[in-house]
Amino acid sequence: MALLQTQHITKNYDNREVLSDVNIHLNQGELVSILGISGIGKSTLFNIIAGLEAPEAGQVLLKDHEITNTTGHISYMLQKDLLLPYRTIMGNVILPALMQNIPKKEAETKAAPFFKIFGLENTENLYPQTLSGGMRQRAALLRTYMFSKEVSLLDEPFSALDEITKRQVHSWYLQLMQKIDLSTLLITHDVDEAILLSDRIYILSGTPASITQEITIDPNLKKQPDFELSTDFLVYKRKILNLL
Ligand SMILES: Nc1ncnc2c1ncn2[C@@H]1O[C@H](COP(=O)(O)OP(=O)(O)OP(=O)(O)O)[C@@H](O)[C@H]1O
Repeated sequence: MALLQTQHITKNYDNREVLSDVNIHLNQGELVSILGISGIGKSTLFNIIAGLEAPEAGQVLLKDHEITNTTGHISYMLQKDLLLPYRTIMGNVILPALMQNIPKKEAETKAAPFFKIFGLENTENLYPQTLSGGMRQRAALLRTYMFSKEVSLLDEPFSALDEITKRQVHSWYLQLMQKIDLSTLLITHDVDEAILLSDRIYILSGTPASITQEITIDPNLKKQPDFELSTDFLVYKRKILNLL
């Protein structure tokens, strides 16, 4: 059973079909990327999965239960989801819990053990501006994770980071996923990032857009230390660039 799946999702804007019969799935512990050119409908698909927008047709299922048009099941982080500067890191991380009417003390107790796991120990009482970009990103990811631990939808989460920090956050995120059995759907424009991070990649293309290709990245190749510099990596990259 897939953890999350969309079945035959169709979406129109102003009588124009933007998404047509989109079927994707995410298994427990997987990281799956959605790659597509700008304006193809990636964010629209995420908004539908998160229950923020209604599809014309189709269903979203979480562990075989229909969650179409309902919010609160899946955590969703947008690129512009910045930490609030006037709240401490703990204050930011527990925000989703407070919005779900969980008492502050209880939310803090629930969040506390995850600070170490997310590499944020001793930052609880600090303010975001005193942290590095990579640490702020990890805090935003922890806040997203605290909202719902089942599935994280991440819309270009790493694009604002400089190249070196991005690489560090990538390898940290892959280790984190294994440690806490995280399942992630990722939107990215960055083909290299998709190949490095993903178990599978869906290509969203066409007018209206649908899933035109699914690419599985060989897990054994991914584990190799110089995968990013290898011929195997370039073969994936060439294939994907030809499909976009
Ligand atoms: N609320 C809306 N009303 C009308 N059209 C919309 C609305 N939201 C998105 N669109 C249109 O739907 C299409 C898909 O937009 P969407 O934002 O999902 O694409 P995207 O792949 O996420 O783009 P980007 O990579 O640039 O963020 C675009 O043509 C966009 O203009």
